[in-house]
Amino acid sequence: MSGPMLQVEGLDVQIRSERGTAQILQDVSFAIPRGGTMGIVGESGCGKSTLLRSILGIMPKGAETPRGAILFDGQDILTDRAASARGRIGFVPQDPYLSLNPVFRAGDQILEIMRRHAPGSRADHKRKIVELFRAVQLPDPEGALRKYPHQFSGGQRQRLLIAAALACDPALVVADEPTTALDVTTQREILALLRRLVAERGLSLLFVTHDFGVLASVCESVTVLYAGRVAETGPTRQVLDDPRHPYTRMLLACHPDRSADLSGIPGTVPAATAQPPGCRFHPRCPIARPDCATAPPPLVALPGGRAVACPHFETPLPENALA
Ligand SMILES: Nc1ncnc2c1ncn2[C@@H]1O[C@H](COP(=O)(O)OP(=O)(O)OP(=O)(O)O)[C@@H](O)[C@H]1O
Repeated sequence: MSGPMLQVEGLDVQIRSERGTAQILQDVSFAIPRGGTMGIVGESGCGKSTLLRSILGIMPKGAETPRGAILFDGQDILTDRAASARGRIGFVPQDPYLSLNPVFRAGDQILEIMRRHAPGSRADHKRKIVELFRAVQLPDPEGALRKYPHQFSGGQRQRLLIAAALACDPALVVADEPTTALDVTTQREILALLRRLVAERGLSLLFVTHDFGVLASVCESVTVLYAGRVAETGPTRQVLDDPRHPYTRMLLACHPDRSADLSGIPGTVPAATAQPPGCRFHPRCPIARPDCATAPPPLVALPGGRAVACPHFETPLPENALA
């Protein structure tokens, strides 16, 4: 089969809550080629986790049926989470401390996933787990099967979770800020491991991060989300070197790696129950014009595989754009 490994098309997600209907994602589209790596960036509350949950088919209570399409290997898993998709999307969660059940042995937790989604006997599965533990460089792979989560360090637990994500031979791995809870050295090791496994196994990767350094080291392309809409998308290097959307430009300008002072984008991400009309960034945008408040700007393709949802992207930002 050819075509992208994952194609998200016009995805809308709404959740009903006591405070009204939250419009979490609106018209989100992007594609990850086979073997491609895509990062999702955006401030807290922009909808990154909801996007991952939609792909994994684990919507929260109150969620309306999402609109649009999520094509995994050509199949719309939004309308038909076919058996063929189960287990073929591996998930690496954010927090290795919270993501393992403390009362079950490491091996048993992964065996349970394999029992539900992978062919083969229990003995086959055990052999495969030991191989995976070796691949993620856990010390004493055989012994690790019988250990409980508290007997591993944070970095080792993240290796365990990567092994779990690979247990059913996924074609796509979805990772939600998998190194945020780790110290800098361990973070580097885990990122190097992920990069190697993705390359060796020809996996596609969707990687949520708020860290542009991590993004640059892992992802070939990036989609920038703002308040549930795509602000900009394109090859990572080009977006980082020459951001177009005012949101991306400001986000990069105030990133700790690039700026010594503690300035930030004035204002906050709007609540999902109170999205502004037009461009959702316009209330915080220093180059907004009256037309920005009327209709949401479409994502317009630019040369080099890039696209931006701002008709004024060529307007320079004022010197004092950051607060
Ligand atoms: N179950 C829910 N009910 C109502 N609103 C929700 C629900 N889950 C998320 N939201 C809202 O949707 C928006 C996006 O949340 P989401 O967790 O997807 O963002 P995020 O970019 O992953 O944030 P973070 O980086 O902090 O994890 C936020 O405004 C959040 O308050």
